[in-house]
Amino acid sequence: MKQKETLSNIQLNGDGKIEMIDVLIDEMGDNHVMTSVETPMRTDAFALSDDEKIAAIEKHFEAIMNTLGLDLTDDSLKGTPHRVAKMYVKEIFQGLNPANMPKMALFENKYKYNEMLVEKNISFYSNCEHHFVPIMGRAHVAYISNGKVIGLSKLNRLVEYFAKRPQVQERLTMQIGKKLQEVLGTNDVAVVIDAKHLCVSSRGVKDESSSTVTAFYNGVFKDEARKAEFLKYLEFKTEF
Ligand SMILES: Nc1nc2c(ncn2[C@@H]2O[C@H](COP(=O)(O)OP(=O)(O)OP(=O)(O)O)[C@@H](O)[C@H]2O)c(=O)[nH]1
Ligand SMILES: [Zn+2]
Repeated sequence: MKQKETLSNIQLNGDGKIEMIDVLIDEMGDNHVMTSVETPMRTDAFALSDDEKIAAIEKHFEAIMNTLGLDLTDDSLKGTPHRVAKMYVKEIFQGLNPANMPKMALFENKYKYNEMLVEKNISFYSNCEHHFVPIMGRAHVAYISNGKVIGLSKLNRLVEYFAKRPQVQERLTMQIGKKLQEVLGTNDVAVVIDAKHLCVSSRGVKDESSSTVTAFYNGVFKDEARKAEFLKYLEFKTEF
């Protein structure tokens, strides 16, 4: 993208909040939201309803299939453009829409539990934004309460929400970490993700055995002892 103009400090209503962002306007006059951990989205990303998006994507996917020479009158293929469109908008990319952000149940830390809480082995599926093929992995999330505790399932739901976008693993990791900091009102958050990218294993270099590890450590988790404690918990092998 060739940048033509940058507008700073534009306010957007993201997750129900007003955010300060930068918007780049390219040579074609298209707007691109640019913040470091934000998914790059056009400012008119939600001008179309979900149903309108499904109808448009269906047409585009039909064109792809036609171009590949597939016979769209075939009984098994004819519903595919609609299936793919519905899957994109309502399932695998539904996390693009802030309206689908899960509700965060927060409670008072009345037990004064001041050690770390680790939610580990959160399995997720995402899709690589470079090839649009799956990423599958496990996220491990930890925080230390600053007065609030969060419903456990909300940690899983938050991972799922950000995973349901075209992603790179670095950004996915940071989006989860930063949102948790915001929700919990603390910097003391850690996220580790170990994931397999099908763009690396099923095509391209075709490496079946490698996986990718990314980490977000902030607040007390920058301390080596805390980090080591967190990583030690990830090694526990408990059969349930
Ligand atoms: N940093 C990062 N890279 C990723 C991620 N997912 C996929 N990639 C890489 O994105 C790169 C895209 O490289 P390109 O050379 O443009 O694409 P390509 O020709 O399909 O490359 P190959 O995958 O090597 O065949 C590849 O190296 C992918 O492995 C991710 O989450 N993070
Ligand atoms: Zn890829």
